[in-house]
Amino acid sequence: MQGIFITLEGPDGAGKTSVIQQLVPLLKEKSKVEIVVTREPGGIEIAEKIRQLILDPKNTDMDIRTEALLYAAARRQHLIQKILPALHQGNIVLCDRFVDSSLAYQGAGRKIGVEEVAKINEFATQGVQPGTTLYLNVDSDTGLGRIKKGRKVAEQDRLDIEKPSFHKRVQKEYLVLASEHPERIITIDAHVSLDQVVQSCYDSIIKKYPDYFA
Ligand SMILES: Nc1ncnc2c1ncn2[C@@H]1O[C@H](COP(=O)(O)OP(=O)(O)OP(=O)(O)O)[C@@H](O)[C@H]1O
Ligand SMILES: Cc1cn([C@H]2C[C@H](O)[C@@H](COP(=O)(O)O)O2)c(=O)[nH]c1=O
Repeated sequence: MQGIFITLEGPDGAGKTSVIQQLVPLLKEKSKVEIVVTREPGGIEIAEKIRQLILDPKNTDMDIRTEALLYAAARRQHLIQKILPALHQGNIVLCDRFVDSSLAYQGAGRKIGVEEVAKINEFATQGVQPGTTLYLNVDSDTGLGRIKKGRKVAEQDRLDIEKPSFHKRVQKEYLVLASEHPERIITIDAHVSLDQVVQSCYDSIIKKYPDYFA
């Protein structure tokens, strides 16, 4: 059996981390194969180091194209070292963020342009794409409100503290991506309770990949 590559996407504070924590034990109960949980930027040592560099709020003078390239570099290493080997072993890979994040945050949020950012990511991934993306849709004010409530200012990263208009462009681009790729991106309403969001993600995965679950 071939592996399956599933990503979770959404604006900051959509609830991806919380969903993954509850969803993975539920999936593991039923899964016939191993489930590998990982995240971007990060997931392996080199990419976690790049993550620290990108997200450090002290790096205020990082150029926006440098930022885009660092995300793509972290992605390349993570793909080669962790995602592809796990898929080749037939596992389910559940990854918190992938290329769509770069399109939304660097392409639209930073205004580099989605096509420009897509090009460097094509170079980084050589066309590898998730089979399914669960997009947790939350309006950016709700997401930012959750982060402000749940995290101390010192815990907020360089992207969290961007202006509301930046986060609005990010959410808008995610909606465009979801409308352009309905075969891959499943939009989940993330304004509802965490339990409801987890249930929707669970149902979507089981429905799309019944052969992988008992
Ligand atoms: N459905 C929900 N309703 C209300 N609060 C939620 C919901 N989901 C998550 N939260 C809360 O919102 C905050 C952010 O959640 P979480 O860290 O899971 O989001 P995230 O998408 O991983 O954010 P980021 O991308 O910024 O890391 C946490 O305090 C979490 O408890
Ligand atoms: C992969 C990726 C991420 N980002 C942004 C999105 C978030 O603000 C941070 C990552 O933090 P999280 O707690 O894991 O959500 O980085 C981005 O701008 N571009 C990307 O490609």
